[in-house]
Amino acid sequence: MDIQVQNLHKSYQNQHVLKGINLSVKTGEIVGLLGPNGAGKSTLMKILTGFTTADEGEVHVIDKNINTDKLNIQKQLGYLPEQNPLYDEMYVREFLKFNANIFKINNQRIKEVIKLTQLTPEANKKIHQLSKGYKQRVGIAAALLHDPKILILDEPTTGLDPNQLVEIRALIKKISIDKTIILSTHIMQEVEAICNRVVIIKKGEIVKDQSLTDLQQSSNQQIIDVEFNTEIEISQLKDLNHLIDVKPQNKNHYYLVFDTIEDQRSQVFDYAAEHNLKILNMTAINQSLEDLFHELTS
Ligand SMILES: Nc1ncnc2c1ncn2[C@@H]1O[C@H](COP(=O)(O)OP(=O)(O)OP(=O)(O)O)[C@@H](O)[C@H]1O
Repeated sequence: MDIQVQNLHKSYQNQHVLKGINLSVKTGEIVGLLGPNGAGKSTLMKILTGFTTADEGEVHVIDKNINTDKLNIQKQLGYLPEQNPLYDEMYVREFLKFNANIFKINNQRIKEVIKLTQLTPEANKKIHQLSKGYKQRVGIAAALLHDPKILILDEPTTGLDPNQLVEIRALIKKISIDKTIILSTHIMQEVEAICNRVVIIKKGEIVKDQSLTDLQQSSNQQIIDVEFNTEIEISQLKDLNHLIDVKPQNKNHYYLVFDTIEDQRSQVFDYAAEHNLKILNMTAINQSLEDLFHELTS
């Protein structure tokens, strides 16, 4: 296990920000930490990276305790904080060299990282001359210099235009091949584009922790809200394709839940005709990952 968090609590003054977080991240996982503003994502990331301490609970990164082995952990961990801390007056290459000195990294590695993050055309510019997307690349490059096993990226795409967003997502995907990554975001599409696991955090608590595939399967549902002219036997509905649940609302009124987002109304219509039922009302409701996120966090 690369990251193991047990019963983590953190308060700022009298605000209880993290309320008993438990999280285990395996090698190679790309975890999307998703939550609305103020949910506690950055605080959790700062604790994982040793930039702040928890009040209660345990954090182990690559089997080392963050409280007693912070420096060794930081050698294997790259961190892009939410406020990407760049020195505007430095040249890109100069800034990366400055960071490389901390870990005694040679020039060859700096060149490799500049190439990997596609910074070559901008490497001789001052940081303040760069676009937001390129500044983000510099932050990611700095986090990658010492070739860490784990990357913690706090909102790496916030504030980027749609093209930069696509480029940074592609870059994260590319560097994720041999890394364990936790990235935070407010955007479900971001998680769908990059991650293989979703952890949703709300008011300092984890309200969902699932693989992306499982979550997509469970959320890609269609609910047919149907009212017949008479009460029916629920067992009669068993032949409907893709039907996974029936939720009676009242006597003649049912929610039929299908594990697909293909429109199922014609199937229900045919079923009604075959069984001499009349449909008084029918509406299809699709549930997406986005809906699920709203449901869980609002
Ligand atoms: N240093 C601090 N001192 C006091 N309160 C803080 C501090 N850092 C964070 N908080 C508060 O803790 C709560 C959680 O903040 P945090 O930045 O962890 O949330 P977040 O999920 O990352 O939010 P966002 O998506 O807006 O960045 C917020 O209410 C915030 O105001």
